[in-house]
Amino acid sequence: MLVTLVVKYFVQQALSNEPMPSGSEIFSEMVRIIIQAITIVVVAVPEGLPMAVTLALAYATTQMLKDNNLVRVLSACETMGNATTVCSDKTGTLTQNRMTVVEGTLSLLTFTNMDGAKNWKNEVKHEIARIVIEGIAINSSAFEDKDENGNMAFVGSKTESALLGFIKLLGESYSVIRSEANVVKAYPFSSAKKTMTTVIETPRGSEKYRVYVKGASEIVLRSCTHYIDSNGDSKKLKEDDRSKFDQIISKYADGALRTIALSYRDVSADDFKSFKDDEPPNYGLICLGIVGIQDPLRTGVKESVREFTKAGVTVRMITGDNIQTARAIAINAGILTRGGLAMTGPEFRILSKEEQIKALKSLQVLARSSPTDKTIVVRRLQELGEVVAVTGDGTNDGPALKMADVGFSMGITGTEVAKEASAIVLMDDNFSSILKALMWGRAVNDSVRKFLQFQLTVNITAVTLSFVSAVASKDGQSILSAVQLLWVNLIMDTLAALALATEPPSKELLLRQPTSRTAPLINFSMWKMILGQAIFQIGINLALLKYGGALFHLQEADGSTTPQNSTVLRTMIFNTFVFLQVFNELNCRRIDDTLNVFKNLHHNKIFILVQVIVIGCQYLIVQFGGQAFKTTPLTSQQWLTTLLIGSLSLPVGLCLRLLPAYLIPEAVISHKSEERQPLVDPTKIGWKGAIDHMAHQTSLFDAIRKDKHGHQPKHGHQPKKDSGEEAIRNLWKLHTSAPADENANGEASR
Ligand SMILES: Nc1ncnc2c1ncn2[C@@H]1O[C@H](COP(=O)(O)OP(=O)(O)OP(=O)(O)O)[C@@H](O)[C@H]1O
Ligand SMILES: [Ca+2]
Repeated sequence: MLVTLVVKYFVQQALSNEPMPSGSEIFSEMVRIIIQAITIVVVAVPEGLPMAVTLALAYATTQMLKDNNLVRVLSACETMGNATTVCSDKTGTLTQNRMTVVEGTLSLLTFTNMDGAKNWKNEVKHEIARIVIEGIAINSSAFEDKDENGNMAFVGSKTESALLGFIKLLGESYSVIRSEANVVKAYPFSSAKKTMTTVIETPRGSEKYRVYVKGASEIVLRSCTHYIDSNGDSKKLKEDDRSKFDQIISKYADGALRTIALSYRDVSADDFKSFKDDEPPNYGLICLGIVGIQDPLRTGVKESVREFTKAGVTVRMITGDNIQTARAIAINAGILTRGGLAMTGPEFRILSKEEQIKALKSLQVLARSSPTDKTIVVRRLQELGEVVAVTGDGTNDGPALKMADVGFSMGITGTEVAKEASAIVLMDDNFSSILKALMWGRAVNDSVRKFLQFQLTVNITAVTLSFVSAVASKDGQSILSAVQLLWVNLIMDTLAALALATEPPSKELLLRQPTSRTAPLINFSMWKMILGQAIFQIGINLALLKYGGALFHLQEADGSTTPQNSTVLRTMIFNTFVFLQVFNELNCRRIDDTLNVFKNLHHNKIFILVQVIVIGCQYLIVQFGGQAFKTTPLTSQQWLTTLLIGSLSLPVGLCLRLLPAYLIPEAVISHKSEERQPLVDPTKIGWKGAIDHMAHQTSLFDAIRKDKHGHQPKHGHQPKKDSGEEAIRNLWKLHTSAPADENANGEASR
């Protein structure tokens, strides 16, 4: 533009009949042209964008705090807006983490309430009752303490608190038992091993030491070789006894109870010496029984899961708990649906990468997962292009929370590790607050796009208009003066950012699908609005420039104008331009093609305030701007005229919204949908999932059969064998060989 204007100036001078202007005249003319060019550059550069992003984020984070979301990482809420999947742990996030023992089968005697448990204590051999109670009291790290209200409450692991509560109701004091015992070795509970082991000295016992093991029922049971029967006698654990225990576990787990197996073993001093420090001596154990612990769902979880589904976000449960327990709770929460896949961490872990990715598509529950499994799931999902939010409360969730795109931790019951690793802390521990974060995230993304749409329209219009009018006019003067352009720049950068980035979110945001990771920042309907509005605005301003004089009676009969009238016309065009922006800002409140741009306007006080300020300033500039702004006061009729022309922006916006996509060729604006393609078509998941599940089961069965008969699967027949089938074979080994090995060990130690 600079070059064009300079060339034009000299050509004009050369062609004119007047004498060449003096050097200083040329100089001041050049300065004017340069200033004009610089102003246009200032207008053209969208420097307001980073500010709009920061402002939107800052506004969102302060507002989110009111929704009990403490944002630790600012960018997290923007990321959350694109979240496509939420991986949640179960205990403490979906459930209340308020655990109570409600059922149990100890020494093969079943109880279904506390009275039943008391009866059991009275009926069973005294010695067995002692072992059970001592084991619970000693093999535990929870303790009783005063809570903030001064009431006695258990502190520490909730599972252990439930067990301590159980023996308390049986009339036992854990602290007395603990103080009398002499603990010689302790293997604390680990999320990876899912057991806890404590060894005590028993000077009066037949052997010198006793090992107590409690933990995930099927894992502890695998380490058991004996069990205590209803007479209180130790019996060898045969296959059919094992399946009896499996049935008990299944029964509790299907009722959404967490199952814990209690076991023990007496060992000699020699055996004790061979115990390693990092490997609990969990073999040859005697199973005392299984207890079922209830942990109710948090209120509102079910509704939130449903809302997430509506918003196109898949909720997956990745828990350390038993698969049946997890499945039962997932069904209650609406996470596990027909055809969805539920598998365990060990099963998942040994799959090849491709198979993991395949499984993930319909995976809804991953049970018995280790902290590493949680991270693998997150990584694989990310590899699939998903934006993953992870929620967790425990130390075992730390690595996954860190790896996630957005990590949520529980503010009240969460551990420090989880909070440190998370980007957002849920102050009220409420799963549904995550939904609010999703809503805010989407609002932030929308705000930035709204701002961008508005700003680009002004950019294109102002720059084109200045350039065309400057080149076309006799004296090389742009229709909008430099100072006017700077005011326009202020409206569109700072004030528009304030107005458009502070739009409070509405529930509607949760009714659409997430946008894909690769979606362009400016989508089809935004381009349509930007280009449409810009063409309209440029057209109307140029038309005013050309015909305005005649139209508003601002020129003489011969077509010439007085300097005063020409300033009036310029001021009117400037005013029209600003009002076009004011009304277009309303248009930009909606970046989808919905028609009502006024919806919820009254909710956004800042938007209204900004508009009032802009109109007020515009009034002052026009009426009193005078020399600086190169304006002149307008009559009320002229005001009304310019305002009406400005308001045309609204109907034009409406028409653009109604303009169907097929009328605009792909070459002009790409029609590419920005909606994320879901991993699986939800309409297909029902059948496909079920078929996959069957295929999985059959291959498992097949592998087991071959393994039992000592067959080596033929390599030529199954090219995929080494990844899939071998994995399954390994899995089988994992299930079968462990007890066999330990059997031998157990026998040896006896
Ligand atoms: N203190 C404990 N002692 C022994 N076993 C335990 C203890 N706490 C939990 N378990 C067993 O370990 C399993 C799960 O442990 P883990 O810590 O991995 O998951 P979680 O945090 O309880 O569940 P989630 O991952 O859903 O939050 C439980 O199902 C239970 O069987
Ligand atoms: Ca947890």
